[in-house]
Amino acid sequence: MLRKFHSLPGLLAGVFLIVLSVTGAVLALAPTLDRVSAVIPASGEVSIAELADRVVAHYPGTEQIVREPSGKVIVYYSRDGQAGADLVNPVTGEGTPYEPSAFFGWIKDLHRAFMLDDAGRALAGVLAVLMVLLCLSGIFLIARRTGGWKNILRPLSGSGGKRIHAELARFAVLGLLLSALTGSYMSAQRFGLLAEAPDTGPRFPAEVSGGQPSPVGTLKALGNFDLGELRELVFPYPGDPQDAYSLSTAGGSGFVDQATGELLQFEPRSDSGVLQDWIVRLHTGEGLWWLGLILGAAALTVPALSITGATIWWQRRRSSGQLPDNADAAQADTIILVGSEGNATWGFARELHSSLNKAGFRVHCSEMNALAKQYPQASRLFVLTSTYGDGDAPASARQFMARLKEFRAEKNLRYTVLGFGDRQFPSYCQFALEVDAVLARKGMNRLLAIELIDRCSAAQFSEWGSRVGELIGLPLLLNYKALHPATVKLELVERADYGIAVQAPTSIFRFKLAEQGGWPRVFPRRFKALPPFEAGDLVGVMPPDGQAPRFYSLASSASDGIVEICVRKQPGGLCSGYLHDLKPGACIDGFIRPNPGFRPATGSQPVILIGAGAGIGPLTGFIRKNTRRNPMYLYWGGRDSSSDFLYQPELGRYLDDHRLSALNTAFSRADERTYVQDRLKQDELAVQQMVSTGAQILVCGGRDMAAAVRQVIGDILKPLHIDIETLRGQGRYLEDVY
Ligand SMILES: Cc1cc2nc3c(=O)[nH]c(=O)nc-3n(C[C@H](O)[C@H](O)[C@H](O)COP(=O)(O)O)c2cc1C
Repeated sequence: MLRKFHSLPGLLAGVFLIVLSVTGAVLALAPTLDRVSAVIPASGEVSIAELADRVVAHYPGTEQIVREPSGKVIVYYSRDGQAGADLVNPVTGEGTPYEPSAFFGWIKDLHRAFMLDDAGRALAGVLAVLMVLLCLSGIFLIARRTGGWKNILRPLSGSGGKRIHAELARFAVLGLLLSALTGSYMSAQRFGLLAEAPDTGPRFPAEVSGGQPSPVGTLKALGNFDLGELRELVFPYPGDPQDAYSLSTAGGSGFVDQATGELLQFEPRSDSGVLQDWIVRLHTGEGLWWLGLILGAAALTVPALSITGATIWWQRRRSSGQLPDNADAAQADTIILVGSEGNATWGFARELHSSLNKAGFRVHCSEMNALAKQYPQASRLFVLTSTYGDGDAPASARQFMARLKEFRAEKNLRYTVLGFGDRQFPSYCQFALEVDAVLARKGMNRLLAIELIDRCSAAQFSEWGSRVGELIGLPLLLNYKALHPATVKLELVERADYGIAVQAPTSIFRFKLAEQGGWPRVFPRRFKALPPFEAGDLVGVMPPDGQAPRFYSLASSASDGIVEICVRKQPGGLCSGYLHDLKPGACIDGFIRPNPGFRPATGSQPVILIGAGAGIGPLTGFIRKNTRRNPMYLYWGGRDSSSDFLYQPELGRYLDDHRLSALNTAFSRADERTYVQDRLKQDELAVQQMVSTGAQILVCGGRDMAAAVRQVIGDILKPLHIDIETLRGQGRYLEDVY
């Protein structure tokens, strides 16, 4: 909901917001340019009387002197019956012709009203309010993403457009909020929704001395005010002894007797007037050039925020498949909730949704994170979810358990859970099992007992559909067709083999894109064979027998020009065996699957990389990319340094050039027999110190190693009163476990 609340106004207003922000950024430069060109005497150096004296000496026909918030002094005068305006040097009284910038004037019109008068002004006002909503919902989204308000400045995880969007938003949000709030206020005043400060000022004095006018430089009241306080000084009508000087200063306004120099009827500025002045200054940066620059920099992020925001929205819409005829949650009689990380489960959900729709049900389908507080019309709830990590919730279901606390199930709502997983994982469909149990504990009744689908089996899914069909009283034919992303041919160019002597055959495979035939060859740019990828993303490898793809973590990124993976040959492993039999020149079919949840954070906080065996692949990829030399520490465990010390020469080079700050290895078949968790224990104090300064921990490797590391890190963190779950919530404990 919060996300929708954030993305809808953004999408609607994107283009106008870009115009508003770019023009705002240009206007924000004006106070600085004015400040640079203005001559500003030190406080106490020139009084208003002295200024007026100098100005009158050069401009005998002076009618008005105005001091702008930037410090610029302008004199309005008449000479030989002609009106003129000059910019004045307050120290000498000399002036140069004053011509307001036509360019800034044009930009101001565009900014205030899109060149459309009142309709444009109203639109600008609405946009300012939308911007306030975007900023507020954005702040909440960032807090949610970083694991709470107190972590809001912590490094962000993730990559690509999402990361850029969140980082830029965090940098700019306060500036944007200030501009939007003050802009909304000014607009509301303009359209009479808020009262404007009355612009009356004091009445003209009932009595003036009417004596012989004294030279302006000798008038006592004007001598008492510093030039810095001046807003405007209007001269008396020449030859009229009953007229007086009208003076407006930062503190108020009044009149000055032109003969006695006495201050008459002075009224301090009202509170509403002071507030209005501040609103204008905070919006424009007038008189606060440094604020203008901050607001301008914040405004410049809006085009990038709009583009990345639209891209995120589009990707989310595409990945959740935007189901046609998706009923409203409040009207639906059937609800399908989907937990998915890699989108495979969405394919099954779509098939179920379309079959039930065809059968005449009103079906609402959404991600599990979007669980509503209640479904008033629904009598069936289907939960389809995969399991990720080591028995964990997939991305689109991570907030499900928390949201479930607020969920009120109607009495007649019956549910069934369908788990998607892979039997090779010991925590097979663990998350689905947990969801099933927790729904039962909430007192809900099952429509059908939980069932588990192994490796996206279409046959199992179809059988489950028949059973559901029997229960709801109509034949439900679920015909799921797997949609694998288009694969490309990857040619093995190099392999380095390790670990054979210690019964842990592990190889580093480097592939390049094989020569493409057909259209890709003619239009290589249009047919970009592989999407951009980073170390830590996954490459899906199609085994030769047409079975479901197997996924391996990438050790390289697209800019390396190769697809590099590190694979241990599993006893009886179909795909790992296939890869280990490959010789240079052989080709495989593969595709990239992004894995943005496993990336080192940007920023200068330390990164602790922990892995064992082939898990070193993506960790080495992260170090290879650490060209900014942020502190990175690697703890890695193998069997024997003489046989399976993967990436040894490369890691040595990274130590020398400081991409890697320290390397701690542990070998389980060496004389000392140590494991990576032992090394962590030995470095307890250093780990505590790094975590307390904001370090992020990334673990990659087998489940047993990851469990042992979790145990040890949990113990190490106890004195800091931080647990792993808290770090996870902050994106500071990431695992890629297989
Ligand atoms: C990194 C990774 C971790 C996984 N962990 C588990 C697991 O712990 N238990 C399980 O049953 N399946 C696990 N799986 C298998 C997925 O649940 C399975 O492939 C599922 O069909 C993915 O569906 P999705 O693409 O909708 O997320 C894992 C898959 C990957 C790539």
